[in-house]
Amino acid sequence: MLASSASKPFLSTASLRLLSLTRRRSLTCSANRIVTHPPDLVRWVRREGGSVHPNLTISDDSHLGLSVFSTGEISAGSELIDLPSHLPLRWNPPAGPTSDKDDSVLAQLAQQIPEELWAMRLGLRLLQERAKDDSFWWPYVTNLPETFTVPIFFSGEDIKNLQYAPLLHQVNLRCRFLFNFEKQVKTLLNDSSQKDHPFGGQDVNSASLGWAMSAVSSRAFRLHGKALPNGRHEEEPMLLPLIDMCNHSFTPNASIVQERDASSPNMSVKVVADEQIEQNTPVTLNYGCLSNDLFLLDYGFVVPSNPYDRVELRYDGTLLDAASMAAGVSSPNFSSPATWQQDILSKLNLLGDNALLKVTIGGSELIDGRLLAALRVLISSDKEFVQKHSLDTLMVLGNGDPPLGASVEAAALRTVIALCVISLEHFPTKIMQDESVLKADVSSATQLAVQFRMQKKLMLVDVTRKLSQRVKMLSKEKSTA
Ligand SMILES: C[S@@+](CC[C@H](N)C(=O)[O-])C[C@H]1O[C@@H](n2cnc3c(N)ncnc32)[C@H](O)[C@@H]1O
Repeated sequence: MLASSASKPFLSTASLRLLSLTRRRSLTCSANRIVTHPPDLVRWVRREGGSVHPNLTISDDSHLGLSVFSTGEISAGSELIDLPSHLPLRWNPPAGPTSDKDDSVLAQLAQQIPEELWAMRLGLRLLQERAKDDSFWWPYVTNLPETFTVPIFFSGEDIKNLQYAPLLHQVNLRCRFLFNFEKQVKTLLNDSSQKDHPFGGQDVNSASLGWAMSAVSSRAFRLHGKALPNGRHEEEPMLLPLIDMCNHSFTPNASIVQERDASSPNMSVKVVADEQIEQNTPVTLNYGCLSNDLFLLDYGFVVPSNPYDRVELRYDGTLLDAASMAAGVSSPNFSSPATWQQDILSKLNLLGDNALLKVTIGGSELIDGRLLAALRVLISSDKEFVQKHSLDTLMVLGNGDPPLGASVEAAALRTVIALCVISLEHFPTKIMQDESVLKADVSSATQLAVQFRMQKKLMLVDVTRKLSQRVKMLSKEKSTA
């Protein structure tokens, strides 16, 4: 029985008081968009000096929302959309017709936003444009979705339905930030005169702030910003009208090309076809090699069989002892490593005051390099032999001979397989139960939450299968040696 708190692979959810913005949706209305009229958006881009390929249109792509589609064949290398520098919506617009007179209140608000919630900063600019009747970006703003499927808007029950503590934790952090930020915004706005009010006197609350943050996290692209003295560029998030109607694919048919950095008045942002695009095909971009945690948190969707999905675990000697015992590894000593093993654990940053204990299973590498190295080192008792290997070698699960020999490798992999089994058991429901929920008539938020947890479990099953194959190969090699 592996149910003691020390053997729980994820952070406990029991102490989390679940927060959600679900009751605060004052901004939502029954229509999906504020006003949907994509042709206006295309006309606006052309009128402002941009270009849109004549064989492109925007239409509904069922569950993906709106999408850019080809109405005829488009050859590889063609420019599909070209935005001049004044069309992207940015925190710091270049001086010109779209720059604002005085944004000091907005700047003060932005200072309260932690770096990792950069989407909220640009979200403030978006809210500002949304509040103006005469916004330059009105054709863009009116075509934005009115609601988002990110989990901060899930009900408490659907947040629980995610069944995965690291994501619950992130959702909670975001909700808590939004509730606190609402208070800070209100205090600052109460103290500013009507003429300095950045939102034209309109009320701003956690739901409208959440709308703006989600609009940005699900649509902004991080492009080259200002050039830095070291020759690199700052990353600058920008909302790219029309370009942000392209949906995501890991095998996209187009990509974004930025000509000149964002400080140049001649910057332009283009979408270029990477291959020939047939008629009636969606134009897709790769949003990034992201886990489903980030896809759901920032974009409100889950990618089935996502090759970049991972499960987060806490590196914990007691958990590893339990896993290796379950895997039949003899005399595991993960919780009481020898001094030379402790030295290596410190170098892997898995031991010590500032140790980083978060490790992952999944992704293309299957096992987090630091976890794999720790397992190999702790299972081996041959100090001299281990010390002949560099950490880099110990961290890689290659296809060649395992660095510390077949039996250490098999024991390490069997321990990871047991970790996968423990993690699977830690989910309150089984894959089959999730499948039957998905077949029932449930809300789209429940669907998303259940898809998310089911994909995590399927990923663990897949890693287990791949590692079991490796263990089989290792025992075949041992028996023929
Ligand atoms: C940049 S916008 C793309 C345009 C969007 N479909 C619309 O209606 O405005 C990103 C959003 O599109 C949807 N989306 C994009 N790619 C998707 C995919 N591969 N699967 C599911 N939803 C996707 C998600 O709602 C995501 O937040």
